[in-house]
Amino acid sequence: MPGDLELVSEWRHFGGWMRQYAHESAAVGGLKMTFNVYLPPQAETGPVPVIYYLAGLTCTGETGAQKGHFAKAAAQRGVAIVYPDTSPRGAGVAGEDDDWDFGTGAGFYVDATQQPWSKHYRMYTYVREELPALVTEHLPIRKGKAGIFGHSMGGHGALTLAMRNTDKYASVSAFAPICNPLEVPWGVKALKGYLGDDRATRAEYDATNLMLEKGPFPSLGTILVDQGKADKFLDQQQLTPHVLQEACEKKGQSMQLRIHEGYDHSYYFVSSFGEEHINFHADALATL
Ligand SMILES: N[C@@H](CCC(=O)N[C@@H](CSC=O)C(=O)NCC(=O)O)C(=O)O
Repeated sequence: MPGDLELVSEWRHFGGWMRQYAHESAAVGGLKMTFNVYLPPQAETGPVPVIYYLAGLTCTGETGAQKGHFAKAAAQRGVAIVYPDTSPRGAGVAGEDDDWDFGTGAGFYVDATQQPWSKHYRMYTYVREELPALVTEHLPIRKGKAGIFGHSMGGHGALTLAMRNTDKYASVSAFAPICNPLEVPWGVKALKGYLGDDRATRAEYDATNLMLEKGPFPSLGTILVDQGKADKFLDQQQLTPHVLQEACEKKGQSMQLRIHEGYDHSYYFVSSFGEEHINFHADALATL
């Protein structure tokens, strides 16, 4: 049975509501979690389809809600957007606030297996199970398959959650995702820290590996990825979208990789293509 939601704040937005809720989370070991949700005007007359947006390193549930500019399209299409946090907060793990790319704000959407992270750093289960159960129980959000998208670390989360749970997600897209965390500096640090040295365990959270080992995933349709060409993290080999594209080609998975001249990694990039991502998911959810 899902727990209760505490309304923290609400703002009228494009005829609907942006709300922020807090709740006690069993998934992350009893800590308080906060998320944002956009409910379009159509939610006043009945349950609407939902898209989950996973944010990147250093972000919270507020980041995509405030800077993604997704709500206008969501209101037009009658879809809700749920914005989870990017990690547990206040877990009390020694060193969790030392680095911006590991620990607080950097949960990587995995269920940690390593001490001292494994009690609280369980964002995979939080996003996959607990949060959907809560929002469909308490809010006018349709049960059944959802869409999922994200940015950078959140793009990695969206891709891996969708590929591992095709019964739960109908569509997936990403902005500048970390496509091959097994092999890139951010991913090596985080996955080894949370999951240890066993490569097979870490590989379960690697989109490129999942595509090669378990793909294709025809029920997901086309995987949409937008990437800015002037993104400094692309140059630093943190994102490697072409590696995922090659894996998709090898396995016969439809993927649309769009490289955008001049765009960087920021929310100026994300928000420039946000409407297209909302329409992409709304189209998929409308067929269910
Ligand atoms: N502090 C870092 C930069 C952190 C950063 O750019 N975070 C991105 C996500 S990166 C991958 O997950 C982000 O979305 N930031 C929030 C924002 O509002 O832009 C550094 O020193 O480079």
